[in-house]
This record gives sequence, C-alpha cells and structure tokens, in this order.
Amino acid sequence: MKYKVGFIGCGNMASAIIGGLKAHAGIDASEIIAADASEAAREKAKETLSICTTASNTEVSTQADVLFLSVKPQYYETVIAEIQPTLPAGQIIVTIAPGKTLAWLGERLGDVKIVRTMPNTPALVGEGITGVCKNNLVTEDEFAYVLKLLSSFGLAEAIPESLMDAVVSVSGSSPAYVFLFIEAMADAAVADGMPRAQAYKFAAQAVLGSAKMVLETGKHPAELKDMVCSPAGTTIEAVRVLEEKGFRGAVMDAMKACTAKAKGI
Ligand SMILES: NC(=O)C1=CN([C@@H]2O[C@H](COP(=O)(O)OP(=O)(O)OC[C@H]3O[C@@H](n4cnc5c(N)ncnc54)[C@H](OP(=O)(O)O)[C@@H]3O)[C@@H](O)[C@H]2O)C=CC1
Ligand SMILES: O=C(O)[C@@H]1CCC=N1
Repeated sequence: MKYKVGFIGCGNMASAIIGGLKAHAGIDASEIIAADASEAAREKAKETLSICTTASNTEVSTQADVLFLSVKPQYYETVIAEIQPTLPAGQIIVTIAPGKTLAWLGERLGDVKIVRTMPNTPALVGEGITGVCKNNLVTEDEFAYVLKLLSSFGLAEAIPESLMDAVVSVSGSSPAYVFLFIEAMADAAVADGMPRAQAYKFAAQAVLGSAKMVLETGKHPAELKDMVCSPAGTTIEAVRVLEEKGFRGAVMDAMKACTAKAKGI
C-alpha cells in the first residue's frame, strides 16, 4: 500500500497538520497513515481524523511519499535509527522539531531528501505559520509541493536555516505567550466583574483584531498603538504601567531564552 503522507507520532502538532491536509490540500484521509507509540493517540486519530493508524513506525516509513517526523525531539535519534535502513528511494522527510538541524539529520538519515520546518498549533484552525528550509537533495518542484502541503493549514514561508531558532521563538512557541496574555487579560476583566466566558471572548477577539490590523494595514505597530492612546485617556495609563513593569523587555528576554533552548536541543 502507498500513502501520500505519513506521520511518525500523531499528537497535537501532527493532528493539526492532518486536519489542514484533509481540508485544504486535496488529500483524502485514505491517503494518510500515522504511527504512534500510544494506543490512546492512535484511537483518537482514527476517530477524529478517520486516517489509517498503526503501532509500527516502519509500516509508515516504508509506505509514505512524504514522511513527517512528528515526535518530540528527544525521540528523533531512536526513531531515525529504527526507520533509516528501510527508507524508500525518493521519499521526502519533513521534520517539525526544534534544534534538529539539516546537518544533524543528514548525518543520521544519510543521503535523503529533508525539509526542515517549524509549524505552530494555530494550524488547528487554519491560521498556522511555518518556517521551512531544505537540504540540497530536495528539488525546487519538490520544495514547492511541500510548501503547498504546509500552506493547507496557514502560511508557509521559505527561510534560511540560520533563522530557524528565531522562528521557534517568534511563531512555534509564541502561541503559548499569547494564550498567557489572553488569560491574564480575561482574569483582569473577571476581577472587574465580567463573566469568565465573556472575558475570554472579548480578550481573544481583541488580540485577533489587533493581529489583523498589523497584517492588513501594513502600519508600524507603534503607530497602531498610538491610534488607541487618547491624550489623557485610559489606554496610556495601561501602557505606562506595562512599561514600568518591563513588559517589552520581559517578552524579549523570554524569547531569547526560547531561542537559546532551541539551539541546545
Ligand atoms: N505542540 C506545539 O505547539 C509544537 C510542536 N512542535 C514539534 O512537534 C513535535 C511533536 O510535538 P507534539 O505534537 O506537541 O507532541 P505530542 O506529545 O502531542 O505527540 C507526539 C506523539 O508521539 C508519540 N511517540 C513518542 N515516542 C514515539 C515513538 N518512538 N514512535 C512513535 N510515536 C511516538 C507520543 O506518544 P507518548 O505520548 O506515549 O509519548 C505522542 O503521542 C515535536 O518535535 C515538537 O517540538 C513544533 C511546533 C509546535
Ligand atoms: O515547546 C516546544 O518545545 C515545542 C516547539 C515549539 C512549540 N512547542
């Protein structure tokens, strides 16, 4: 049996990607296979994604044209050692783990086509962004095909590999910081008397709309901020407190730690 796309590891990130492939890449569930060590993950994938699942990693690695390695980075070494001897000729391997460079992967996988990526979980709702680079065995046509697959769950952009650790921080991990921010804003609104469900809705929609303004107006974020801050108004009071508390410095320090961790994985 041949499958267009295979996954080794079918957890949070793989499930989000599979959702996009099925909805927007013209790939049928019957053309996708996933292996997972966890029976619960296999059952969930079968039920919610209607794809073929297996406990055998080599069943997937030997039958997929495009193979996503979607386990945690600490499992890459053992998974690669397991599948490497039987990889079919011409297969494209797509990695989604931080820190695993094309050089590191090439040393273990040998002369195979490798596309290194960093996606994020907003892929679940079709609003992901994925940084992508490749080794020199991947042709331009093959790279375009993989970019098309990755575009089925959001934006996908080719970047130099030297920027991949920065991508981990700015988009791979950043949904977590944004969720913290939304949670904190909602907590404050609850403290002001708003029902919790309504507080999440107002905070999240404000973040969504603000992000859209950055993307759609092309205006500098500082200009957009100035448009909100009326003289002697409410917003500038909040901005003053955020500056006093080192909001921007805290975000930059956090991202520096994230990038450093990505380099060291
Ligand atoms: N979550 C995110 O926001 C993002 C994640 N990534 C990357 O995506 C990859 C997957 O992350 P995520 O989906 O969050 O992880 P999950 O833990 O949700 O999914 C990984 C799955 O792989 C299974 N697994 C573990 N070892 C093996 C093995 N040897 N063979 C087959 N399956 C195995 C796990 O089972 P068990 O639970 O039993 O260990 C689990 O079900 C990671 O490399 C991560 O860094 C990239 C960008 C964003
Ligand atoms: O936390 C992590 O290591 C993964 C990589 C990017 C998002 N989650």
